[in-house]
Amino acid sequence: MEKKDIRKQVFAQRAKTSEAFVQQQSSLIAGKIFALPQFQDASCIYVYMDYNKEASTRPIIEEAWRLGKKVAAPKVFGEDMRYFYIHSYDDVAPGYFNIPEPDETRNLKEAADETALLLVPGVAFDKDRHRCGYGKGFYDRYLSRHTQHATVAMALDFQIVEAVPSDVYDICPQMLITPTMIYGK
Ligand SMILES: Nc1nc2c(c(=O)[nH]1)N(C=O)[C@@H](CNc1ccc(C(=O)N[C@@H](CCC(=O)O)C(=O)O)cc1)CN2
Ligand SMILES: Nc1ncnc2c1ncn2[C@@H]1O[C@H](COP(=O)(O)OP(=O)(O)OP(=O)(O)O)[C@@H](O)[C@H]1O
Repeated sequence: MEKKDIRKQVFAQRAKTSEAFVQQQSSLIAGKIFALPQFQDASCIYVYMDYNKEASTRPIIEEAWRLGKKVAAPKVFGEDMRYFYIHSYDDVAPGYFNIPEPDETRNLKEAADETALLLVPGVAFDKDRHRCGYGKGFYDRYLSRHTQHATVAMALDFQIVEAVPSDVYDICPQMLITPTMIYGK
């Protein structure tokens, strides 16, 4: 299947999925992430702010703050993403496509910490961790320039498809975590 059709299939599944199910499945993913040395040893987590029934990062963000870790979230500038530290949910406001982004009016500090664990969103993945996003290449561009991050993708089980076509510029997350499976290491 082409990426375009994979997106259609997953968006159709999302439409049938309740918010409550997404929350419950996301807490299972979070539990698996808390057990990883990549999470436990990181002093900083680069998150995404979930929207539109993506795997929710909220349990991870809250646990990271509770443990005294720094949390940084992405903001889109043209074709690029930049990360800023956030200290509470008051530090984000609807931005690009209504996705919560670090709020410019709050004077947040830009993050530059490649030792941070980076959580990768996606529309769909296959078992080899090939990723299909929204098709704008933000993560591929970002990760091609920031090569030292440990990367962990999060997805609900219906986001795992048979095969995602891979292009030369695609960068696979090192690990992919669903409520029931861990791929990669
Ligand atoms: N939560 C989250 N934040 C993220 C990403 C992401 O995938 N998830 N991104 C990862 O790159 C970047 C934003 N990338 C995006 C690129 C395109 C669209 C977009 O076109 N959205 C439309 C149409 C969706 C469709 O039908 O294809 C929409 O939401 O209406 C959204 C985000 C940065 N932040
Ligand atoms: N390292 C890079 N440098 C420049 N352009 C890139 C790079 N990586 C990807 N792109 C561009 O980004 C576009 C997005 O490709 P693709 O369809 O694989 O996106 P995606 O991974 O599904 O989306 P996203 O990363 O936004 O979630 C491609 O057309 C490609 O030209």
